Amino acid sequence: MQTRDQLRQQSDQLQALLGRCDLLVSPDEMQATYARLAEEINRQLAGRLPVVLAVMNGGLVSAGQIVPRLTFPLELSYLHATRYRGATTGGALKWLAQPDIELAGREVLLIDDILDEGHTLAAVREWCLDAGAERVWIAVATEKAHERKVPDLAADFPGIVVPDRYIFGEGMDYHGYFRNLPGIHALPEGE
Ligand SMILES: O=P(O)(O)OC[C@H]1O[C@H](OP(=O)(O)OP(=O)(O)O)[C@H](O)[C@@H]1O
Ligand SMILES: Nc1nc2[nH]cnc2c(=O)[nH]1
Repeated sequence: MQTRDQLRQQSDQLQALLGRCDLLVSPDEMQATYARLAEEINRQLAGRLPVVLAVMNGGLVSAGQIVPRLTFPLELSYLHATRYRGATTGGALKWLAQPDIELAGREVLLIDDILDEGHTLAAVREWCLDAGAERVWIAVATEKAHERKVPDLAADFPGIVVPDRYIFGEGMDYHGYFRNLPGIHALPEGE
């Protein structure tokens, strides 16, 4: 257990680190991105009574920004799945919480913070289809610019393109912290 002094020191160190980080996307640009995504989703999914699922943890913030801008009836819940990143387990999903809504016959909209290599969303989409979902749509707040994406996975509602760096803010973490930051940040290059 960390003492109160250790927690304060850690908080100060994180604050100092943040002062040296690069702001890649401003809070205003992110708000504009959420508004654009919601507009596109409203146009496409109105009248289909979709099940909207936030992909925890990161998707919590993007879903919290997008869902209140949706103007049609929908059901809202979440799932919590993360990728085993060890070499032996490949892209398999580790489930921490499965959706509590029956997906059979439903259109499902997954909302996440980032499409990086796409393994997480590809596996979650597969799981939803196996559970009987009629169709799975994907909305992401950000998408990383690189050529390492899994084949056959593209966001139906793509967010803002970010450079191929480790980023945080808007739901994304740096060692568990900074998910609450508005805007997209990155460590100084080379750190
Ligand atoms: O496209 P990929 O390369 O699969 O990476 C993207 C995924 O990684 C992060 O989740 P993570 O499993 O790290 O958990 P978190 O949401 O709790 O941060 C993020 O929220 C995406 O779900
Ligand atoms: N926080 C964070 N999580 C990720 N998951 C996949 N890519 C990233 C990234 O750049 N930052």
